Amino acid sequence: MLEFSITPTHDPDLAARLQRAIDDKTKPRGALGRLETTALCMGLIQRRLDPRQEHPQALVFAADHGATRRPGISAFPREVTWQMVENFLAGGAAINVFCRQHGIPLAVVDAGVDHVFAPRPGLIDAKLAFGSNDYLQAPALGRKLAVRSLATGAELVRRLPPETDCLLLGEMGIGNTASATLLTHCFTGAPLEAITGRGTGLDDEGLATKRRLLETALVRGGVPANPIDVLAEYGGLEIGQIAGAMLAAAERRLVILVDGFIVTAALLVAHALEPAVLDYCLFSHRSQEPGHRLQLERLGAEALLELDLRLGEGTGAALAYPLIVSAAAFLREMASFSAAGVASGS
Ligand SMILES: Cc1cc2ncn([C@H]3O[C@H](COP(=O)(O)O)[C@@H](O)[C@H]3O)c2cc1C
Ligand SMILES: O=C(O)c1cccnc1
Repeated sequence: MLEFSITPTHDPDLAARLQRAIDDKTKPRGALGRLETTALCMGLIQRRLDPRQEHPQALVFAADHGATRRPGISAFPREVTWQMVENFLAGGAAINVFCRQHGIPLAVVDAGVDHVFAPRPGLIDAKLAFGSNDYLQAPALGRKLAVRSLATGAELVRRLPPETDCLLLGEMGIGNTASATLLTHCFTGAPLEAITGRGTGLDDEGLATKRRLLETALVRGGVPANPIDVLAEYGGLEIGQIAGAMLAAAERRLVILVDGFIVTAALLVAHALEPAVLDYCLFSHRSQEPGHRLQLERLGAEALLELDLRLGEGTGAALAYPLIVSAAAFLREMASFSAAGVASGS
């Protein structure tokens, strides 16, 4: 069931042709900076010299976390997860604003919120449970649910319209920076000290408590060797579904626009299962969560933006979206030196 056929985008001949096309545009070599590497990456993903970026889809996966039943994991109560889902559906959250601004269709996925929602347009019911278990007491998902979360996220992406060319991924789940911290520890070996952050805004004492709780969780669950077991111990249903969505997106050769700390934690799961998924990822921004820098370093990734965001929802991805549209557009539309009759430099 969990089989993904992801082809690495590695193609030295196409890469050389793309680089020549980029260098032949009427500008000094390299002058469009990171837009140039972004365009090259998009050309390799789409296997063409004139990449297009026209049909994005944003998916915000929401779920609750068992550990938020106890105090100390987040500055906000778990009810905020379902209340924010209602806010998304009413169009009032930051992600709604930025998606509207850039014409990005948005759907909200109930991956496992502890609430019963009335069915509505824009809400995808992929609920696998009413939240995860408390990883301080038991595996958060268990192996069966972990596998199901991956498969469910993948299935959602397989059903997207055929013209879809870019997937923007976001999340909502009170307590999910804690879960993402445990996953990041397991996949990178980084000490909790370096990667535990304030999430929605814990103060110094709150941060120390969160770190202590996560240390206790690690004493119980250890560091499993297998990526699915890591997800099973410490993951969330939204994180598992995002990881599955990424794997299916790479299989479909979509551009994956990665958001902040939690979405990158999901990528660590996907990457441990299928390293080639990374070829399909563009990194929108670097979040203020301290662990995000380390995640990006470990993946060898450079983010397009640094805006001190610490929100999630996919907001960084939506903000970076126009940049990747520009990257594809300059490669497609700019004149070459010879066509424009402009003298090229030495
Ligand atoms: C009103 C509100 C809106 C949000 N939108 C995203 N998050 C973000 O904060 C949560 C993670 O932080 P922590 O692990 O500290 O709970 C996630 O739901 C994330 O998407 C929000 C948080 C709040 C409070
Ligand atoms: O980096 C993120 O995505 C993030 C940080 C804090 C809270 N929610 C999300």
